[in-house]
Amino acid sequence: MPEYEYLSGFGSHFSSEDSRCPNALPEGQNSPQKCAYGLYAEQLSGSAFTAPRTENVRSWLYRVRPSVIHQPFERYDVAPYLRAKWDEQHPNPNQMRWNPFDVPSEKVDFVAGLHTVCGAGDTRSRHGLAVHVYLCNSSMENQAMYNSDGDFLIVPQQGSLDITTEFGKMYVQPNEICVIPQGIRFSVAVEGPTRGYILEVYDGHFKLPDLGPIGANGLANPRDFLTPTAWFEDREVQGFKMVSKYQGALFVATQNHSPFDVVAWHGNYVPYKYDLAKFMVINSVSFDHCDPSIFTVLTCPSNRYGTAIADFVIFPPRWSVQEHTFRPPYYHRNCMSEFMGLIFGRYEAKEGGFLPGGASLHSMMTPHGPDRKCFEGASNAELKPERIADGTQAFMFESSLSMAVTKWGEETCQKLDAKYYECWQALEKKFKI
Ligand SMILES: O=C(O)Cc1cc(O)ccc1O
Ligand SMILES: [Fe+2]
Repeated sequence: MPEYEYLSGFGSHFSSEDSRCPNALPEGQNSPQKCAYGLYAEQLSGSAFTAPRTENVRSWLYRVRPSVIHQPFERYDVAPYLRAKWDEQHPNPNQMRWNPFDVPSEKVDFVAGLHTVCGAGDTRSRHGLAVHVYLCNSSMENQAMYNSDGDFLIVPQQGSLDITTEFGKMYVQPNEICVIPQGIRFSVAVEGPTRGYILEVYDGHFKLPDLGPIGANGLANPRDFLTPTAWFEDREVQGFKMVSKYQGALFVATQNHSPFDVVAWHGNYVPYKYDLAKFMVINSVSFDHCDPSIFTVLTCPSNRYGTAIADFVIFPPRWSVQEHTFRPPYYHRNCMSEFMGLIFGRYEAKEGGFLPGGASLHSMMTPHGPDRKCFEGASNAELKPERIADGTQAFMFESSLSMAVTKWGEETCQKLDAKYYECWQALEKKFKI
């Protein structure tokens, strides 16, 4: 495992220089007439120039060449199942569950391995989200990508991601996540079969949720978020491919140098990773089942107060101690869409069928909850303090938008479990007067 150095903090104003070039960062200003070492200054804006301070994010990059030195973009149709349009299938409100998605045996890299499962909204008006899975087995060589449409929250499930970004390198293993905000260039190296999930949001950036009465500490603590430190290569290479996802389609522009030539940078618009094992779990210690919002790691808020474009929620290992309580998730119908995945282990509400590397989608107002086995077990269990979900990490992308499933998700992948609905059919009537 590579031992990269990171900067700790969420939303901080960081500064970083590659140690090979001390004092590369200008002091006291952003745009000196001439930068140290003959570097070019370039600003990367992640918010409107005029956004209020609480929302204003940008970074200054000091690089060997400005990003603008590239050939024109051309269409690059390497990912046939990447989508940003949501009308290719008839709407389907059914509970859906997918068996683990297959990693192909032929050579596929992270970009070509992007498959869209569901989503809503529109990249052009910058409102909405997409849920993708990546299924790949080879590294991006002399190739980088950036997403013009929004931010990627990446959840590795199988195989680690060795990610080179303009800000430096980060190594992301299963049970860690990373966020690559809009526009930041990155290249993914993998070893062997590699699979994971991506939550893409078009509206804005991920934030830590407010804590309200919880107080100043808890859930995902800011200092556990890690941002890369500056690393550069001054590498001339014929035909380096710069891939842009733009308005949902892929484009490529060639250039004759590596884009990872940022010698120093400063700012608050950065990629970062987070280890889910660091999440401080808060839950009921008296009775009843709390809503899963207590497990929110990151949220992308909408303009509607308290309502997210998407929350990233986990179901981490924890003690369960509630008295006179049905402890698993309750039966429910929700005005939000719930996409779930499983990194490892098994999920508390389902005794079988929901497997690592698979997924489920419970759409708006579609009823769901524990399967029969789980209901019977939990209704009769002795309510002693119990570790739940040890060796498990399930997660949910919960959205206030009504998501549509792609043709790949509903048909082509051939992973949809047509018998999912059966897991509830044997729930017995127990009513007695
Ligand atoms: O549907 C699910 O399994 C996710 C979920 C978990 C929970 O503890 C409460 C509500 C909820 O939607
Ligand atoms: Fe749910």
